Amino acid sequence: MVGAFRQRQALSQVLRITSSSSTSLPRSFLSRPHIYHRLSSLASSSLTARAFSSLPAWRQHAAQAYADNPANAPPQQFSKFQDLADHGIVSPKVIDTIVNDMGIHTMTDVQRLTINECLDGADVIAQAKTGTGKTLAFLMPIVQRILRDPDLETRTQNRASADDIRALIISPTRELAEQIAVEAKKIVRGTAVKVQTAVGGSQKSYHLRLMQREGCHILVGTPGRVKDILSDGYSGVRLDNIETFVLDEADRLLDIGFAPDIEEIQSFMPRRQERARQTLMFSATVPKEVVSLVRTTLRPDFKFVRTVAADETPTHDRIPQHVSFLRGLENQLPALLELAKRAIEANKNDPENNLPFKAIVFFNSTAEVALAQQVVQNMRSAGAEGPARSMFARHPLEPCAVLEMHSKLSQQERTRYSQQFRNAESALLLSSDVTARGLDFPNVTHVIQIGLPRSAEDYVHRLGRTGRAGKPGEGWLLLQQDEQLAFRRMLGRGEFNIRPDSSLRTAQIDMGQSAQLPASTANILQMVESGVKSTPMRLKNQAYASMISALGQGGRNHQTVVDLVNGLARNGWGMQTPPPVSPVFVSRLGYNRTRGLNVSDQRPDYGDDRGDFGRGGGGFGGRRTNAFGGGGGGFGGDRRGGRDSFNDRGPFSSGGGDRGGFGGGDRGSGGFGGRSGGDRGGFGGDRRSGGFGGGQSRQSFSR
Ligand SMILES: Nc1ncnc2c1ncn2[C@@H]1O[C@H](COP(=O)(O)OP(=O)(O)OP(=O)(O)O)[C@@H](O)[C@H]1O
Repeated sequence: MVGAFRQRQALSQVLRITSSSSTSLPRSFLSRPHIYHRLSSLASSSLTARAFSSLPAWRQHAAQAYADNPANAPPQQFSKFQDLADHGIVSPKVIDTIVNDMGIHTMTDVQRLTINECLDGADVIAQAKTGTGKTLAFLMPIVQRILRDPDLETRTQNRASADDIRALIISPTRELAEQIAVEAKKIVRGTAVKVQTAVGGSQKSYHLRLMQREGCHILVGTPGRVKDILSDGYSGVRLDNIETFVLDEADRLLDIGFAPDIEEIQSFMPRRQERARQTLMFSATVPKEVVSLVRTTLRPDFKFVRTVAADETPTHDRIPQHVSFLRGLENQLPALLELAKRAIEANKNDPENNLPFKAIVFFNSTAEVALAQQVVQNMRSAGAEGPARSMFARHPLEPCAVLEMHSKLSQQERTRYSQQFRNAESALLLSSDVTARGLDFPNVTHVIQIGLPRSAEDYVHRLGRTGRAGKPGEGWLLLQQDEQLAFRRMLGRGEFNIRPDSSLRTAQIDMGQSAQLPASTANILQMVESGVKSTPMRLKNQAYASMISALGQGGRNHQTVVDLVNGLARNGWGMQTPPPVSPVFVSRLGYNRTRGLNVSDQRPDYGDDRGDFGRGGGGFGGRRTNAFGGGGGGFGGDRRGGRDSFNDRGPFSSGGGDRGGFGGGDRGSGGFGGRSGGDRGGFGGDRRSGGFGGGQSRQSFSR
């Protein structure tokens, strides 16, 4: 064992010496023949002879073939995976799986440039755009390194144990760790290499038992759970034999949130002086600060492989990116729905040229995701009456499934929704940043980011969920008007190509004013309203508080934040008074002197926990006469209070004549700001009364 270890070390030294004499630029497979040359020409020295004999037989043959006849030299540049097997660089078993089972033939740039370095045993940090195959770029050399142990190349070997881990791969999220493990298991098919996972949220004891029973050569996990297992002296999981340590999404793992766990995990590895270890770091973004951190983790002669030039855009040129500035927070869901409907229609009308709509929508807080999911899920088609308006009515986005993903879900839910989204042809995944990095959902056509992301790096990773592996896609940013400057600072620099887009009609509608709208736009507003109405008050209150914290972090002053969220509560949720916030919350965030908050230390009674529309609340917009909508109407709200807030009020119906404008129709004088409806009815009138939102309508939210 010790002998084999020394042999490997010797080989690695030989390769290292040669490698360190290369230029600082990453060497491509152009330089691959040098390895053969090294292997063959050094065959006379005892050191090299030992190293050479530690190679698997197929690799020895390749080297020998080149030594015997230089005409057998590998081609100048390898771009096909098959070449790696044909020239004895990677096990034919592994290549067979990649080429024949996975259908992957040609290497991407990052694969071409890093596989060489990684196989050499170098420490590598690699930056390449999203969806360019970085996972395979680190998995293949890891597996190849493990297969140097001839016992593991065939299935016959049966001595796997939990203390024989050769490679540890860390990823920041559970889903990504699971995804990497699935890919690793594919690659090791037909060998004796065992892959296991250790992720938070799952049953620790179950995974431990699996590791103890089946053994483990490649462990893929999240920082907290891996640290936990290693700290458990009884787990039997040990890193004494570790050869490769991988940080996927390295910049995220090295940031303040994860760095202490990563450091602790490293403390369970043998010291480098005792056992050579290769460290690999991969990400689509490697900010400057990270490069200096990396220097403390990698060996001094590490290779920095970049397939993105410093002045090049870190996103894909072929993916169009749009930014749309919205009038208020209450315009977010209508704008999102407009985008979704437009794409669904495009696919229906021209399926040849438009893929089924499959989108991930990113919000900046979990509470916003939970609220949006309920609203979108509860939406019903505009204009549907009677049974069609029941909960069993067709969803207006059909056949698009609506799913959510965030850290407050149980692990089973996360796994289920993630799987459903993966398998769906058309779906809308409303998500927090848990899906922002690494996840490889197939055929995502749109990434929609609501609110400015926390950093340019986050923007790049979120956008990277579409347009993967050469596929088409598009990106949208839905921002508030007051985010223009922050947007320009973060993403308006030359390397990003995000175009202002004013094609969304719902983006600029003033929800607090009556207006005449085209039928399609009114339909969208009506759909959103139907969803808002049947969404629990609790979710709105949570989202309200959560947005105060999130919006305040973007450098806005407190009054602007409160004005924005109150606009949403008033014009989007039809509330007469803003949701209550506790004095502790207010003082913790420093909002004591901000006007417009409804500070209350009473826990709200949510009653049936239905929408505020059913509690005598108003509706969606309408001109208000006082600060919080007291005398105004609303958007199809129920003025009878508390009961079924859906019945026969006809909010947002289109087709209003000049009496009622939109929403008027046969409903007397209601309507959305028709020519004369402006001062008589409002948006979505009731047959028996003036409707909501009319300028001087005397119907108010409350009874
Ligand atoms: N050489 C290749 N040719 C075609 N497809 C490939 C190739 N290598 C990998 N893929 C496929 O490309 C997709 C994206 O790969 P992967 O998830 O590894 O990207 P990534 O670069 O790690 O992205 P991210 O930066 O988002 O983590 C996967 O479906 C993978 O199977």
